[in-house]
Amino acid sequence: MPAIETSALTKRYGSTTAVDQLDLSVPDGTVYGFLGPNGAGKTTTMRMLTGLTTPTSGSATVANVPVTDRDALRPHIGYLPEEPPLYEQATAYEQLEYIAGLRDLPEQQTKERIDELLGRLDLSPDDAATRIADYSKGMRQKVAYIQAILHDPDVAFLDEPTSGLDPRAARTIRELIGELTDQGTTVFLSTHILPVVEAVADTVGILYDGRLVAEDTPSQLTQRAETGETRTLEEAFLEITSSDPAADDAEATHG
Ligand SMILES: Nc1ncnc2c1ncn2[C@@H]1O[C@H](COP(=O)(O)OP(=O)(O)OP(=O)(O)O)[C@@H](O)[C@H]1O
Repeated sequence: MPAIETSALTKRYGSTTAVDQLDLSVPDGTVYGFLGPNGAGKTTTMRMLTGLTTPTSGSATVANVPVTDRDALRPHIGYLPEEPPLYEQATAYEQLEYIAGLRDLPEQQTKERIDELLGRLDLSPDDAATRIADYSKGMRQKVAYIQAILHDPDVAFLDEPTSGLDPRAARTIRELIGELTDQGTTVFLSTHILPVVEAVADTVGILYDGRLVAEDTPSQLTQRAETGETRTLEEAFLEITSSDPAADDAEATHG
């Protein structure tokens, strides 16, 4: 069974169709790079797949659990949203211990994992003992990332995981994503930073106006079908999202 499977997944807000009949099938242990212009429906898709918002129609399973069954879904998934919820008054360590407690993680093992991840992301013991209110944007992002993957989820949903991070930390996150998939975790990654996608994604899907308009491996997407020439993922993205694909279809049909 795929780690993520959706069938005609749709979300409407009034007259806006944020996600339109989305069909996805993401194999276990792979990285799916989920791209699209601002307002394309990426966050809405991730909110449906993490049980935070209910689909208007269609269906989806994550780790074989229907996304409408939020309680059953929770232990299987980790979510790093665009604006991660952190307790300003807690220290980073308290925040992570609190999240571990909510998830019933074994104490000693979790402590070791928190220490290891803080170290990997260059947060010193002094930093870990500092209140989050006094953290920089990048330091918050690091804690939010650790919080999302601390329980070794089957599927990790990462929205702009390298946002605000310095180059060293961004590289560590890319390495950590590789390690997650080595352990069998599936990563659903949404970002506008295309080199990150090129470096880590097995498959790239491009959402445009709520619809999936392209899906392929990064190397296929960057290959021009007609000439065999290579283009960057940025060029491919800009070409694919430069006009209304429905209009292109109509043009192709009507000559
Ligand atoms: N709670 C909501 N109420 C009404 N409309 C919404 C709501 N959430 C999202 N939308 C609309 O749905 C569409 C998709 O938004 P979404 O946030 O999913 O896009 P996105 O691809 O994540 O964009 P970005 O790259 O800017 O984060 C937009 O037209 C947005 O205005």
